[in-house]
Order: sequence, then C-alpha cells, then structure tokens
Amino acid sequence: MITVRDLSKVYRQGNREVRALDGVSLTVPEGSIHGIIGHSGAGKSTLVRCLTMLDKPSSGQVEINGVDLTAARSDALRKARRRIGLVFQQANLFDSRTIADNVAYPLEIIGAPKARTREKVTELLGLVGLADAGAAYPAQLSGGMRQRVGIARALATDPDVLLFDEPTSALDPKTTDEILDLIQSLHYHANLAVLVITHEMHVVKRICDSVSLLEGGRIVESGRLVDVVNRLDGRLSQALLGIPPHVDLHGVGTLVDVLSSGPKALQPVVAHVSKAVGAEIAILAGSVEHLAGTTFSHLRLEVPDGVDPQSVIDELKALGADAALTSSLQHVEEVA
Ligand SMILES: Nc1ncnc2c1ncn2[C@@H]1O[C@H](COP(=O)(O)OP(=O)(O)OP(=O)(O)O)[C@@H](O)[C@H]1O
Repeated sequence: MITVRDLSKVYRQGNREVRALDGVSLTVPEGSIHGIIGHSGAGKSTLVRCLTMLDKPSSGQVEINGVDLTAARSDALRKARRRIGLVFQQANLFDSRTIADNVAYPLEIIGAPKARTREKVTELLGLVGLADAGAAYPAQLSGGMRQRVGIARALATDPDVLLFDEPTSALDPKTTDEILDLIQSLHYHANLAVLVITHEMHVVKRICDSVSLLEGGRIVESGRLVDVVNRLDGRLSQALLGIPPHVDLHGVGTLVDVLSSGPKALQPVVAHVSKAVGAEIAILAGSVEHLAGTTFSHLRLEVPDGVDPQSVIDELKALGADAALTSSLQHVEEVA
C-alpha cells in the first residue's frame, strides 16, 4: 500500500518560487492500479522523484506499507526505497550486460547469494515472457522486450509498490497493449500496489482501477474509474469517453449532453425523448464505451428551436440518465 499525504514540492528559481506539487494526497492499496494523468508541466516527473525520494519533498509524507520514506535516513531510506520498483519510458538497460545480468543487477547491489539470484532471474524472466532471452543482449531485443526486462528488473527485490513513469509512451499500439496486459497480470500475482504515471487515456481505460488528474501540481479530480466516468461534468469523464469539447455550432438548436451507464446506456433514449416532446432530436456527437466492467454512453443532442430544452432534460432524467445544457458544463480542455 502506498499512502501520500499532503505532498508539496517548491523549487526556487532566483526570487521566484515554482510550486511543482501542491498538497497531493492519494492512497493505492495492494492489488490495485492507480493512474495519474496530466499535461506536460503538471508535476508528474516531480511526483515520481518525490515518491522515490530522488528529490526531497518540501512537505508531506510518502508511506510504503506504513514506513514513512520522508522520515527515513541513510540505510533505512535505502532499504525503504527497495520497496518501490521503478519502470521508466525507456528501460535504461546496461548494453554490455546480458538480459539475465541486467535483471540480476539490483540483487547484486544488495549482495544476494548467487544461487538465489540465478533462481530469481529465471523466475522473473519467465514471468515477463522472456524465459529464453536470458543470454541475449539489449541491442538484440525489440522496444517491447526491453521494457519487459525493465519490469523484471524492477521486480527483482520483491517490491511492494511498482511505479511506472510513462511505461508505454515509446511503444507502438500493439506492443503497448501487450505491456499493459503484463502490468495487469503482475499486480494480481504479486499483490502489488501499482502507480502508473501517463499522459495516455488509453492506459487509464485499459488497466487502471482508479485515476487522478494532476494539474498545476494539484490533484483536481480523483476516484474509482467507474465513479469518475459517471460524472456528466467531469473532465476525466469527458476525456475518457472521448466526447469532443463543446464548440459553438451556428444554425443549430440548443445543445444538451446526456450520460447514462449500465443497462440504461443501451436504451434508445433519443427515440423515446423525440417521441415524448414531439420533435426530432439529432445526435451531434457520441461515445459508447465499456470501462471498468460497465457500459457508459455520453451523447450530445441538438434540441430544435421551439422545443423547451428543459423538457428534454426532464424526460432524459426520468429515464434514469443524467442530462444538462452543454453550455452549463464546465469548459472541457483536453486533460493530457
Ligand atoms: N528542478 C526544477 N527547478 C525549477 N522548476 C522545476 C524543476 N523541476 C520541475 N520544475 C517545474 O515544476 C513544474 C512541474 O514540472 P514536471 O517536470 O514535474 O512536470 P511534468 O508533468 O512531468 O511535465 P512533462 O510531462 O513535460 O515531463 C514545471 O513548472 C517545471 O518547470
């Protein structure tokens, strides 16, 4: 379990202060995957550095299974850091070492017995699907395979937390999905708390149980995937469901957004409401997604002039959907 409490990091640049992290709190229990998503400059790299104590937080705490990393010093800190396995965008392997020796490296550092190291390396290479690649060198592997080696190496010291920093940003879509499947299978096996820092919505959709949106060093939205998606005015919801930002369209009626989930997402709501208000209602944009085991539908409707939009909203709500005037929803920018 990783617990972050009120974590802040202030950098000084001459007379200026840059608040790169501002009161970040989050909890990732073991057996779950939490995604942190944000624009460039949101504070993602600072968060990775502060979680691993590569950079000292200005205030706040980082706890791994109850051990406070921010209070630990020298030997205790080194030990505590081993509780976190780190995987970066590039695997950063030693080119002159074989794959097996790359995975063995963290065990050599802590002076693990040779026989135990060999056994562990064989087990980890099997786990990441590279049982036959131990004698190869990094240059002989594809990007996806190198990332698998990076994951095996991060697991060498049996960490409690795996921290991924943009793990798939350098990979093609098919390899991305293979690596995401691997990450998902690992956390079931090893009962790890997994934190994935990414700018890719696809990563969040595919593997995360919960997600936080980081902006200007603050977490501005956070929750279980099913809950954040189920919020009509949520920025993560709109980004995850891929509904386009609201644009002013000339010559159309009033725009209404409608969100429904579960079995209700598949009801013919537009046909029903058109009939109820006696007017043809058009769908201008829409997205139907199956996320976290639930189906979600987000549609943007055009209510023609002469029809009271509120009556349409009331009908949609009576059907169990959430609906609102598109203009009343917060302006949605891309979140990452
Ligand atoms: N060492 C530093 N000194 C001063 N300011 C810094 C330092 N490191 C980061 N910052 C500032 O902190 C803010 C957050 O930066 P950070 O690199 O954490 O963002 P990011 O989300 O990782 O962005 P990217 O995706 O582009 O890497 C930015 O305004 C950045 O300029």
